[in-house]
Amino acid sequence: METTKQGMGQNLCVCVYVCRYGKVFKTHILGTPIIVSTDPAVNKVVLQNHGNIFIPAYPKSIREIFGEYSILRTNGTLQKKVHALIGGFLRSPQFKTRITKDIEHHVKLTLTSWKDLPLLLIQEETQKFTFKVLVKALLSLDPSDDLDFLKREFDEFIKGLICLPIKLPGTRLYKSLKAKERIFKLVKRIVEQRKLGLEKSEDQEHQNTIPNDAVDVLLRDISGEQNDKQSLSLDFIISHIIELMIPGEETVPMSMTLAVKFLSDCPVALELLTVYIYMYIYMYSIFYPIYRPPQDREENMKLKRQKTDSGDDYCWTDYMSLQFTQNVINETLRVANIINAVWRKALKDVEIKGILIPEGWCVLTSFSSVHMDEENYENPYEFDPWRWEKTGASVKNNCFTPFGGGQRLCPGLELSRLEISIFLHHLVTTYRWIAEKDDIIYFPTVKLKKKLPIRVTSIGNSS
Ligand code: HEM
Repeated sequence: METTKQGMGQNLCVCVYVCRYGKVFKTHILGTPIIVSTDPAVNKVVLQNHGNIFIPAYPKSIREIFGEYSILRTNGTLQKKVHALIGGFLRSPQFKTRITKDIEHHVKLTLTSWKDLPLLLIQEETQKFTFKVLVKALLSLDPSDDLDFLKREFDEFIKGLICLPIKLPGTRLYKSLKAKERIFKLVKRIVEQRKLGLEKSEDQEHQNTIPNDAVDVLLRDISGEQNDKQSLSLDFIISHIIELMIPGEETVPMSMTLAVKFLSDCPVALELLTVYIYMYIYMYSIFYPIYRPPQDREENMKLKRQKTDSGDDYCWTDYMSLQFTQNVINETLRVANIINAVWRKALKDVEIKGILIPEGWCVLTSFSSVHMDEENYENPYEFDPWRWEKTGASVKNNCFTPFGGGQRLCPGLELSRLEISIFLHHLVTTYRWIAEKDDIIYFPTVKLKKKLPIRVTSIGNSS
């Protein structure tokens, strides 16, 4: 019997170690009957039947914080509608073109600020700039006192997401809910101003232009669909914007941090992302066409050289075309399992592959067990970006679900991948680094014990 190395726990820090000898098994956590599924086929049915047979289930502290209006508690047609609105916006090429500039700006500023630092903590550094990108995408908030205030309050708010559900002054949950009230006021002010602006706008063409941010997308829905019964209220929009910050805030910087860690621990992969270009240029000039190493190996330096020589700006498709970098991102998401499992509750009895899931039972669809199963991946604990050269990654692959699946497939999927690609490209083409030894903690959320301290040295041709 082998167990996965990653704890997958919930409800008051109880860790469940998922045994590989049972693909689906029943257990109880603090009295809650739970079916743990490590079977990709069962997971797929559970994810795809969300809303009809299964609804998301969350511990009490998360439910308290989300309150009555919540994207995570929203089900049925309203969830579908909001998911489609936000997902469609975040996936649109127009949005990606615009946000690429913002991401580049923040990444370059951050990298420049590292130049004279003796030591820096990757986890903290990435968290700072990804939050700025996120609030820009959601409510067009640029660096300002409001942004600083929002960041401070948000940090307090998020601390209470997984905690003891005790709401007394001084407790973590209480402080978190108070912080949420202050965030609500700030976001309300911004949303109301924007609504006024939209109403005053005499430019009827406005409705046909591309929305600037998520607030714009949701406000247009109000003004465009007055008679729609599913029309969104202002309070819903404000809460929704706050809740959109939650899934994006930790996941993206943690993926970046872990990519840096895995690359530091796997120098060959790092070399292939970058320095082969020097060898390539040298060999190319002497032996071409006898020697020609694979194009993808030198991709980041090559792209940077192309851009420097032509003077052209990067566009989002440039970053997404970095194939080896995409493989590094896939492998990071597979090994790291930032969201290691999702929870669903059965609305009625349902049988999947001969297994009865009784009404009211929770199902824990374990992504990390699927990602770490040697039936699905050879040497699953090894960081091996090359494995993706053979298989490729697609949302249709049941054995690779870092962004979930079905009706609740992460709408931030493409934005996240783009942001990580931009960060990795500029990092590996600007600096070499040495990372201190650090350990990954998997519970209750994925983190680095020491926040991954690194020392950087400039490659010499940084932009
Ligand atoms: C590497 C980064 C990310 C990972 C690994 C990730 C993972 C996930 C997963 C697994 C789910 C499904 C949850 C479920 O089925 O209950 C999800 C949902 C969601 N994610 Fe992400 N996410 C990431 C980044 C983002 C970003 C940047 C945003 C926002 C801009 C975002 C917004 C959302 C939202 C709104 C949902 C809920 C969708 C719904 O229930 O309709 N995520 N994410």
